[in-house]
Amino acid sequence: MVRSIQRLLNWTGTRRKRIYIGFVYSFFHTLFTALPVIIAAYSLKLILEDMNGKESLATSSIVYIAISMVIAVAGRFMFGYLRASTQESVGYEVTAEQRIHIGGLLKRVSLGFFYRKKAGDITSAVTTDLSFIEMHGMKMIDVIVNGYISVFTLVLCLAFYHYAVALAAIAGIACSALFLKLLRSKSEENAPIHQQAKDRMISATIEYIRGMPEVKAYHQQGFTKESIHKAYEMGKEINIKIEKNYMPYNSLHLLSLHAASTGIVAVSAWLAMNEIIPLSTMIMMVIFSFVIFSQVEAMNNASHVLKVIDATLDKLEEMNETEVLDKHSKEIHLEKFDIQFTNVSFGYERRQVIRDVSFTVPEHTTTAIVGPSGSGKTTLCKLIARFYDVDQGQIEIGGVNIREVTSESLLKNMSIVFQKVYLFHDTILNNIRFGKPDATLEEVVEVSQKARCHEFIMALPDGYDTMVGEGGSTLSGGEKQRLSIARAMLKDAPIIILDEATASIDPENEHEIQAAISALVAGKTILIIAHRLATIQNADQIIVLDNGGIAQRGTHEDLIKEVGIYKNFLQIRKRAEGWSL
Ligand SMILES: Nc1ncnc2c1ncn2[C@@H]1O[C@H](COP(=O)(O)OP(=O)(O)OP(=O)(O)O)[C@@H](O)[C@H]1O
Repeated sequence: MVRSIQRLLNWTGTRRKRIYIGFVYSFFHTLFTALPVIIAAYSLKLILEDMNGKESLATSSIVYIAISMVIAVAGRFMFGYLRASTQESVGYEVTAEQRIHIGGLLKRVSLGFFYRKKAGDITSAVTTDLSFIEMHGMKMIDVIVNGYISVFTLVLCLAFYHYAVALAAIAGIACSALFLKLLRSKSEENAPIHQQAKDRMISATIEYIRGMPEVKAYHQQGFTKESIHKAYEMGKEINIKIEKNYMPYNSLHLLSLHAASTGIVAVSAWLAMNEIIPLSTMIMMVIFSFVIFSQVEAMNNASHVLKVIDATLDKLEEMNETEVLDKHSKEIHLEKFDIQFTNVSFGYERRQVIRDVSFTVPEHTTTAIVGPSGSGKTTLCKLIARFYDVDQGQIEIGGVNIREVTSESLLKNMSIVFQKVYLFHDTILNNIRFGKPDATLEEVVEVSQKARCHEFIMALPDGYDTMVGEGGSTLSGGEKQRLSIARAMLKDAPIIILDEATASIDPENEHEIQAAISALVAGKTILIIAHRLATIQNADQIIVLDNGGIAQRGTHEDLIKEVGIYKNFLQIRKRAEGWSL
């Protein structure tokens, strides 16, 4: 438990000092909690003496008692408030920082991270896991550490009146500590299982929602419903099993606490009956025993929450320790934008996808990449943007190895238009502004006009302020593509990486998209995964990829003279686009 509390304290970083100050407030809070009981016991003693004719209850005593009571209650309130205001907001502050930190980290890790880790794992880390610590972390520090402080203070108070009652209290606490230890070892076993079940439920839910169009299209509701039901059912069973696991230890620890309470009542009654302590002190001791054991009970309950927090911290630590791609890179301002691949090889996990590729894209020229599906075209583009690091060889931009450049200073120079466009659940205006967050409305309208999307935007109910569904679900494929071109145009980066749409788009839409692309690429260094004949033929250089390696390279005029993949590919494209040979 000490290690878990230590971890939580470390997690609070520079705010730890506030937690320590909170402990001091907590000590005084307990003292002021005990004080009214002591005053009440003292008052009772005076009343009893007065009833026995001693005339102990003078008006001045009543006034002092009343004032002391008011001070005790006010002190309790003040220290309670000071403790809460010093400690409790720490969790929210640290969690907010952690979320921003993880968000920043996710931008800098290799894309492979997102394939290795399920979306549910990442989502739960930044949402539910951090929320769990946010909600319970500081509370647990309060309940456990401040609980110990309270219990220690109250036992001291008991010892002050009679050692035998203090010993009975200590025996009760020791017994409950033993059951607590057993409860904690159970929690230790269960925490990772609980975490996995939670991640599985989140992953299944995300998959269910994301895959909804496919589910509907293929009438496979049963298939996905089954997997989501399985995850929920498993979650339910695991939670019930965990609860059943805890039950015997929980009951034993409650029993030990109640037995100890009874023990204190018995010892203090025996002391009172033998006139070793007055009746009023006995009543005070009985009240203290309830306060002590309610604290111990809360501490025991907190201990298995602490184990879940431990597992959550493990997960967050693992995420924080993820190797970022640009750990040893520097902010470099690139001056030139020719792209040079030298003997580049790369593979996902153990499967090699790019094999010893060397070529140059001279500045201000267009290089088209063509090749069969799965030949590695997209991978090549992802390597330039450093979504992954190459395994062998190097990629240079303007003579600088991209490994030396931080992701942020590298990507500042690139606009990437993916074939599958993702739009955020935000307004059209903000989706375009994603390319340049400080762009004015005039600038956005100007690029939208060039990217041929202004007209369709104006036809929407709220124009540029129209909300886009998550992922762009409320727009057509062609509209999304043009919006992403406007976004790239607004960024105005010197390097453009473009994955030309393969989806069949109606001729009018295609014409619009081509006009938008022409406006985007003017005067830039362009690498384009090309599918259309016009794009391929107009490129300054064509790279033909096959099975991860360069099969052919040259201009269209050079390559049509050669027998090879390009000629075959061209014939297929011509047939597809209705060209005659
Ligand atoms: N994240 C990934 N993890 C593992 N393998 C991958 C991953 N992405 C792509 N691949 C594999 O790498 C190979 C090259 O994929 P890539 O997407 O680069 O091909 P492509 O030429 O762009 O294909 P297409 O024209 O169909 O888009 C394929 O065999 C693909 O299955």
